[in-house]
Amino acid sequence: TGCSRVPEGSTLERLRSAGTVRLGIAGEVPFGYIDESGEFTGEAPELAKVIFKRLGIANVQPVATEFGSLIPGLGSQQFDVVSAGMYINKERCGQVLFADPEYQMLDAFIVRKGNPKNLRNYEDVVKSKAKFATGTGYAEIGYAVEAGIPESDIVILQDQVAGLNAVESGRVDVFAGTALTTRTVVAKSRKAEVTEPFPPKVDGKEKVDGGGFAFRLNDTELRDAVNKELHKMKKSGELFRILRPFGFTKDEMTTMTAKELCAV
Ligand SMILES: CC1=N[C@H](C(=O)O)[C@@H](O)CN1
Repeated sequence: TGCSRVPEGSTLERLRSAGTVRLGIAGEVPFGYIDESGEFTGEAPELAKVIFKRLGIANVQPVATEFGSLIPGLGSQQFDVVSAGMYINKERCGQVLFADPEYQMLDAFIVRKGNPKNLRNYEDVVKSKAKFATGTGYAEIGYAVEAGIPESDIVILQDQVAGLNAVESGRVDVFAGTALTTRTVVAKSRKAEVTEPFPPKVDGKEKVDGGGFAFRLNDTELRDAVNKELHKMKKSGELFRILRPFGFTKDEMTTMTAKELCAV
């Protein structure tokens, strides 16, 4: 018919015969990034390297994009898996299929040294009318809106590095992200600090987030295969051994499931 042919077989079969899986990452240390030596790493890529090898796919290939383009990029076949530690939530579960979470996490704010506006959670931002920023496509946009920050007042930045710069320069008062991302990026800053981690509120209730790999909605076979390997690694302690060098603590390991997290 002249139409380009859809490759036959499941995604898992296709990846096995290609020997390569493409991973979508967002340049977020320590979740998924290219390091100073050009090496593709991060908690999710390192975990993916082990899991996909066990599934018979020897090579992983990074595809870097903005966090907000991960779900669209997955949908448009730019990569096969989102490998960025993406938080699992109700809205996203309508768009992608998540593996069970590999970690759990609270949020934190980047603020100027001394936290001059005393911002410790989203409610404080509302009360003080502080200038609030977060990253493109971040779940934190939803948390801010739920707390009462008008969406049109939210400054959307490319990533955590832009966030740190904006706080340091005084362009914004606060940048919200995962507790791990914010403490990692602030580590080298003399002008900014990070707040105590806190749980965001969803429908008025505190939520502990969990993040994991995301697949296209019809890639159930692939997702199930990844889950099976992940569960073995949780049980044996191998998962924590892979994540620990990236700054994860034992408390950030989780028994939550994607199913539970998709409900909120
Ligand atoms: C790992 C990560 N999680 C959050 C999210 O899933 O929206 C954002 O903070 C961006 N980075």
